[in-house]
Amino acid sequence: MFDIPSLDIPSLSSAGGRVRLPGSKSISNRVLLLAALSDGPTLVEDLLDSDDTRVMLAALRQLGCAIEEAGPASVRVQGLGGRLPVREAALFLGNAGTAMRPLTAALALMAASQGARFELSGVPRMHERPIGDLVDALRQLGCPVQCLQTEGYPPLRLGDGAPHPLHLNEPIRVRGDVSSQFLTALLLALPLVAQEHDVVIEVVTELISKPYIEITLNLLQRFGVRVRREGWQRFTIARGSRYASPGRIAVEADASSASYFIALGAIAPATPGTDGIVIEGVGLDSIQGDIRFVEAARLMGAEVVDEGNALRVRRDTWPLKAIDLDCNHIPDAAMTLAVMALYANGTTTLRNIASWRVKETDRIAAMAIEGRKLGATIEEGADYLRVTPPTAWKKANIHTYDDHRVAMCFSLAAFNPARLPVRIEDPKCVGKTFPDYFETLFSVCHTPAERIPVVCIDGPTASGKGTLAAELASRLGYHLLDSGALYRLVGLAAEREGLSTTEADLREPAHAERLGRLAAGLDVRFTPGKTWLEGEDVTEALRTESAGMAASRVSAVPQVRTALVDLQLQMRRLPGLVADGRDMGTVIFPGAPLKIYLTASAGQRAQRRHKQLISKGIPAILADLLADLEARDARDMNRAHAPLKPAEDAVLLDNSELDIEQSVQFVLKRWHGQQAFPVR
Ligand SMILES: Nc1ncnc2c1ncn2[C@@H]1O[C@H](COP(=O)(O)OP(=O)(O)O)[C@@H](O)[C@H]1O
Ligand SMILES: Nc1ccn([C@@H]2O[C@H](COP(=O)(O)OP(=O)(O)O)[C@@H](O)[C@H]2O)c(=O)n1
Repeated sequence: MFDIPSLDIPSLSSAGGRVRLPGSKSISNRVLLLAALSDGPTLVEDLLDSDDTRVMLAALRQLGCAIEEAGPASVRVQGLGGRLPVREAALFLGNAGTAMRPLTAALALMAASQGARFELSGVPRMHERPIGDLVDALRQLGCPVQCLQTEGYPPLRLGDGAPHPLHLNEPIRVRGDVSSQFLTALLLALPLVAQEHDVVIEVVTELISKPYIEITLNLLQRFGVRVRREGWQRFTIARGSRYASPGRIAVEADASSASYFIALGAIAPATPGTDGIVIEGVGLDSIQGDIRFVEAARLMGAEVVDEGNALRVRRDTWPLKAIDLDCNHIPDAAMTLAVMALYANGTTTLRNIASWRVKETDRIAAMAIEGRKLGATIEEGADYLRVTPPTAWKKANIHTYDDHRVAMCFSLAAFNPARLPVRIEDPKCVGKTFPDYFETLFSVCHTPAERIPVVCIDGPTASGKGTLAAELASRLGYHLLDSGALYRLVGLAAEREGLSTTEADLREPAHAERLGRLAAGLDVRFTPGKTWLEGEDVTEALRTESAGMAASRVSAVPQVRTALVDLQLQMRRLPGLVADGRDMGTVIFPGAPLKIYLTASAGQRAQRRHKQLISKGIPAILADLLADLEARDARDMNRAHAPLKPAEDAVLLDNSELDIEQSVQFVLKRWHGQQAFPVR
């Protein structure tokens, strides 16, 4: 996940390959609650790991439900059988509507029937999301429900610690036109109390988002409860209903998340050698309503083929066709159409989307404001959005309103024909449903190397390059190339093979060739914070001074340097790279948009290295370090091949008097100044 203030996505040119998507949010949270309410244990597989599911898991545990990890995306839930072991709790539910609504209904009913008291709260935005209709329905039933701040909104107090009789004889009336989650909440909760009578729910207004109700009914059936449905107006839960665990249940991949990759396949030309985008884990027979996004994408010109629990998407009609569509049946995925509309041949109108206004943010307003920043003409109505593509695209900072879908939608603007990068603010908001969204996107997107930014940090030993480069990479969300590690690896591999690395031997042409071959065939792997040589963790061995000295000697051998060029070039991957070394700016990435030449006085550098080694428990003598360091400087600067020197366009930074944070800020300021994104 990109836990950084903003992520710059370079202009993208093509896409192709396979993606596996996280489990559906709607299914995940419903299944967790049903498993917790059931008799017996349930193994839940392919569960989505996201903010919303974490909130639900935490709440269920707090309510006394035992839940244990059972694999990478699996949990085993010990069902409570509808009985409450914890009678009083304050639950914080973040911004998770899929936890707030069903827990409100289930806990209100259980609190009233078993005599308990709960408080449910969330982030400030959650306290602005209406829940009044559900509260009214629960009060009709005889549940004590108190709105603690504003009538009709969370935070809520459910129950008062005493049992209350429930009025289950009369049909329960609920509105269907604000959020279908109210009806879902009642459908999930009422089987707990439908013991002596059939319980009837009547929907008094037109029901929106019907497909989500179908998911609910489908899952209720998996947990042993049948609901009789008359049209979309009347739902009857049979007397004596009881939740029973299905034993094991697998969550489908999220169809709303799939919409971004369907749109990607429709917008991006297929990368040569690929046949479009394949989305695994969801097919056209999905129980999720958002699968009908496929129909809309086809209308706009996408080619989508069902490959049995997978979808293959290719770009077909181009530019895409503008459409005029009632989107009531795909409320979440329809946002993705607004971004596809930026690539259409005319004006697209998305209708019947009033529910967007009460989601994580006012999504109609958000899509209009952010789309306009890109140069599109957008008309916003109470329940519609009309999008005309930009005639001249603009470089934009996309504000994301703590809304995962806004972030994911606008990432697709990186295919703009003007080849402008797109800045996504607060990219970690995708954590709500798809924590690895950007990583997944980058894994199937391609762009010419020169469009992927590289920040080069070159300079002499112990100037702080490694420290600065690692910090920059983490703050920009970029990959990190520690090129010195490659020379250290060659030195270490040579030592292990019994190959001499003395300067005299290295001057022998045949010996130099052997070392070049060794470098070309290095069996090396990098994992976060670790380096592996032939399957062995050599992270510590590489950082010793003797490895550094050997690296310094082998790095003067032209055959070794040539052998390592491709490996270094391959590290230039989306969304960007910070490269640390001696010749990053001069030889390996001469076209890099920012090159820093980092120096500090020899005395300062020797002291830093001394401190660094001592702190790691490695004995070191300052005078020896100074002598070694000067010898390495001399060798690096005077070798014939790729000597250490500042690139002509490098920015010189002497950090003798700066601390680490000051050096980082210096480079970030320079970098952001160069990007010229509009200031918000
Ligand atoms: N600006 C700085 N001020 C003080 N110490 C620094 C600074 N930059 C780095 N250091 C420290 O100096 C030591 C050497 O830094 P390192 O990044 O390993 O250098 P290099 O990669 O250039 O050899 C580390 O212990 C690091 O914490
Ligand atoms: N791009 C690079 C990186 C390192 N090197 C060499 O490899 C040695 C080890 O690199 P390093 O960056 O790990 O070393 P330190 O600067 O951390 O001491 C350096 O002394 C350089 O001689 C190089 O020649 N070219």
